[in-house]
Amino acid sequence: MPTTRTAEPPRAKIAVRDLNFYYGRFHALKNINLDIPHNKVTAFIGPSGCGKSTLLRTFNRMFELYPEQRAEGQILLDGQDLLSSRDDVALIRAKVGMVFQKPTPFPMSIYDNIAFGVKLFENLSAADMDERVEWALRKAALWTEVKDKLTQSGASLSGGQQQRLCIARGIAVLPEVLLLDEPCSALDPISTAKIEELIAELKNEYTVVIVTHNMQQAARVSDWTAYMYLGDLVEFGATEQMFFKPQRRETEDYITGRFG
Ligand SMILES: Nc1ncnc2c1ncn2[C@@H]1O[C@H](COP(=O)(O)OP(=O)(O)OP(=O)(O)O)[C@@H](O)[C@H]1O
Repeated sequence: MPTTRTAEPPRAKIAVRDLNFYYGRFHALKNINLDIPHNKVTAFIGPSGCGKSTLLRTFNRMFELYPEQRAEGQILLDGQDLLSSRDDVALIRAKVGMVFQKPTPFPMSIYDNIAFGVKLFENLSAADMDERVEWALRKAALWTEVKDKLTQSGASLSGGQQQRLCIARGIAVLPEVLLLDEPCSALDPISTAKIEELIAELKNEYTVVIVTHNMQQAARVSDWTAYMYLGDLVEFGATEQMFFKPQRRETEDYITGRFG
């Protein structure tokens, strides 16, 4: 299905070209072409099973962990194809970080949850590491809540705090892109509001891509929106345009709740 585009985004951080994705013989993404704008928030929306998470996971080659999963086409990060790259996948994941739906703190202290990933890529002095940990926790709006208990287990935090810890862990390695797969679905409204504020702040420095089922959330946090259906990218455009003046009937039906 040809994608309807209401505007061309400014500069692409990630350019997806003729991307097809297969789970075994199941064709989950069909010829996707999409430019993810640099230092903006892009939301993927669409009914359950349309391929949002699948598309998000191709951006850091998460699928490689599963031998029956296969991607064809190109995913260009600043012009370099991630799919054919020979770079160690760990290096790609340092550039393209991911936060999952369910908070997944490592079974270690709050401090080490942040320091662990940083140590894989940088050799910081103890003082510099302290500074990096504080910086990441401040960015994730968690510092004041945890600064006196950094040695406690990450698992001792509330769900919303754990999710902010995972975001802090994600940004601590200084990625260029942050992928968020329904990051608020397990959170209460107050924690959700904090994460949304955080996303708004992060986009000044990072390219953020978020999968969400929550239309209000997509409208609030994103600059660009992609509507997907059954593995196709149906419509892509500036969020305001997508929500107030979608070009395709299918998009309008989904956004106004007549479908899905
Ligand atoms: N590991 C897998 N093996 C086989 N098929 C899969 C696998 N994961 C996903 N799929 C299929 O691929 C399609 C896209 O799934 P995906 O999880 O990307 O959808 P989604 O839009 O993120 O859905 P949701 O909103 O429910 O999370 C669905 O038909 C799903 O059943």
